[in-house]
Amino acid sequence: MRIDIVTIFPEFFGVLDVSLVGKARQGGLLDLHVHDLRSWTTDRHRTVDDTPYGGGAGMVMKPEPWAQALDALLRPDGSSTLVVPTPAGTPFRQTIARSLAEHDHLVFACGRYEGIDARVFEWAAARSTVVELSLGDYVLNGGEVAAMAMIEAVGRLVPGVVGNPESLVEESHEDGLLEYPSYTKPASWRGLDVPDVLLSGHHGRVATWRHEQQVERTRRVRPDLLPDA
Ligand SMILES: Nc1ncccc1[N+](=O)[O-]
Repeated sequence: MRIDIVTIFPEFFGVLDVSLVGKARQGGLLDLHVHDLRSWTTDRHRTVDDTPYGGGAGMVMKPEPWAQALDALLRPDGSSTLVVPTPAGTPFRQTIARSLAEHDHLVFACGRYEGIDARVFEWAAARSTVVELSLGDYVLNGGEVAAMAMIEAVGRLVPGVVGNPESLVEESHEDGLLEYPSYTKPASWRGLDVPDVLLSGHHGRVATWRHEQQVERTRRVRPDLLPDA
């Protein structure tokens, strides 16, 4: 999978050179490129924003630098997916991460200020699949933090990125439920003991207990996730 990121803060993504995503990059599983939007400006001040039509506070990102950048990055055959992190987007969920992990080319448009001129997405929709996604109902200063989270959630699902694919299955939200509590040695720690069933060696009972824990925790913390919610 190729991922291109367009941002006015390219240094923000230096962290993607470490940990799993970093290894996947070195291993060629994730072909990740970060681009500075200002590379596609032509004026001396490398201007990327201007005042909003209709008035109001803040600045809006100009359309032309974005069109130049996307013209350079979107595949001519229309097979690219343009991911736009925005609080006005569809809530980003594990199901969306899984579907994005199937795509061959993702371009992340990280907006700043009050956002990007809306015509950019109309224009881009004629040459790519445009997906506006929200990380959550709060306001960040730009799309970079959200893009980072989405790239990690998607990147780790790309086959080969996570060593043991088994570990991708038993996780929160993978099966619609929150994950069960986990324990490791010592069996007794500061007066707190690991549940006996986990020491029983009886795999069937362990699986039943774990599922019960998932349902109980989901009902307590995220009743909205339960089917009969
Ligand atoms: N919440 C957000 N705030 C600013 C930019 C993007 C955002 N998001 O959720 O993707």
